[in-house]
Amino acid sequence: MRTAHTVTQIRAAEAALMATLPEGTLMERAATGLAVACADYLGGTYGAGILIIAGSGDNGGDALYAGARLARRGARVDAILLDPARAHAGGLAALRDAGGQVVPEKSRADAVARADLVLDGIVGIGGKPGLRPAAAEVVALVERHGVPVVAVDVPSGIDVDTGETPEPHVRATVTVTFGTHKIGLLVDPGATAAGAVHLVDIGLSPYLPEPALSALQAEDVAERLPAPERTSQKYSRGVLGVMAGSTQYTGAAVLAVGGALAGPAGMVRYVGPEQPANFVRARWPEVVVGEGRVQAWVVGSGLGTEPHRAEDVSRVLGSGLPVLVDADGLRHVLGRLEGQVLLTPHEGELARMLDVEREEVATHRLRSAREAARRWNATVLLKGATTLVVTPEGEARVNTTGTPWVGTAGSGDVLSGICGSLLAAGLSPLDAGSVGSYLHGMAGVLASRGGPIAAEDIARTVPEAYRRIRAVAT
Ligand SMILES: NC(=O)C1=CN([C@@H]2O[C@H](COP(=O)(O)OP(=O)(O)OC[C@H]3O[C@@H](n4cnc5c(N)ncnc54)[C@H](O)[C@@H]3O)[C@@H](O)[C@H]2O)[C@@H](O)CC1
Ligand SMILES: [K+]
Repeated sequence: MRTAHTVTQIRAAEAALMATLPEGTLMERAATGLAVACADYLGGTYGAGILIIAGSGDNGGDALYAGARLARRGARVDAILLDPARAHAGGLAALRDAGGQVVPEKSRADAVARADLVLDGIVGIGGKPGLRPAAAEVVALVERHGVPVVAVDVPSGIDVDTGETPEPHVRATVTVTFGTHKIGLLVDPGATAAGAVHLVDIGLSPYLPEPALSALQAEDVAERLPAPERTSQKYSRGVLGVMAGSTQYTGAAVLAVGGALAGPAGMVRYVGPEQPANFVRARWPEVVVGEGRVQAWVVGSGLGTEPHRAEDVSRVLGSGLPVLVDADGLRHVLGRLEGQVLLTPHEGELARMLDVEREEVATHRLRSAREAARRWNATVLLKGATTLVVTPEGEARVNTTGTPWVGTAGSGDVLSGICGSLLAAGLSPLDAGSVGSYLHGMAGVLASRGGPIAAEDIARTVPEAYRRIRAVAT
């Protein structure tokens, strides 16, 4: 499991760990890991031009100490000190001893122009979101010259505890983070600003409490993936009811059922109007059309807005069975819900539910998902490049698999089917949502291999993703 903690949790753990160690040990560990990661990125240090942007806190200290190591290994290291009088004294002395240079204010533009790599040591977990003008100016120069950036601990300027990114902020190629992941490195838009995240172990783990956010890894997914036993049959593996599609939107029915068939449940029933039912029958002969016993429901994709569909949604929600509500179905989710319910909105749908602008949800993803989970007393899966799954009790997971090619029409319909199948097979809404989005993202990557895909390709590739993940566990 990849886990992330809040700044308060990290500060407390660091204090406890530091009390057991000689002064400076943690910063030394951090700087060593950082220097190694930079050398890896550059493919060698000899002759490389490295520019440090150092703020006045320990984040700048990490960058300066790492710079000293890189200078000793043959790199040309320059440092821009944003507040020279308050720069980290130990780090600065080490850099100077190793032959590093402080860049005079008038030469900043030249220093940026000749850098192969920038180390962002402006602020770490002690920073406020956004950048002060002097920092923002240097960051703008770096962007103008297109120099790759390694962020120290976090990309400076992001909100570390939420992943929100009030401008300006650093956009990194790699973020080298210490001790544990920060929430803002896993949740968008912060996750996008962080680039590839590399975690350096500084010995913090034994002191860390329960994480504030986690991301399932292949082995965690493998543990949760249902698989039939020798004595299983279709009913014991779970039967999923899919209520999706309408005369207007027939494709949603076909795709949601396609996703459902790719999951672990033993059988799928389709309930809906004649026209989409005929398409479903023709495309998926294994599906039983019509009401009958099920263990879970998926309701919503392509239902349309006709008033009688509201009754369908409330009937399913009143069944006492686990229910996934998607897309148009979300319009009919009114009061507080009971039982095992998974709501799967995208940003626009969640904005409508919360009666706010879409932009508000896009910039405050975690907060919006938490708010909805509390308000409707249901687990909320907020779709996006980093999909979030949040329970009403506040447990939060983020999915990190996928490719931008997955953002294609009908992709959400397939996701609803996959997650519904996992619900029918007995997973909780939290597991069904997080395992389902992992599978969906991984299937998208496998199907795409860097090229465009259609939603059906995702459904078709889920069994391959399933096999590969199960192979991890054996
Ligand atoms: N505490 C520890 O045990 C360890 C801390 N480490 C490093 O220390 C960092 C935390 O250091 P600090 O607590 O000194 O804080 P930071 O270095 O993160 O930032 C605080 C400094 O930045 C300035 N600042 C705040 N917001 C700003 C903004 N928006 N724009 C420009 N400047 C701003 C403040 O005036 C203050 O001087 C971590 O992120 C990590 O890099 C590591 O060395 C590992 C060990
Ligand atoms: K930083």
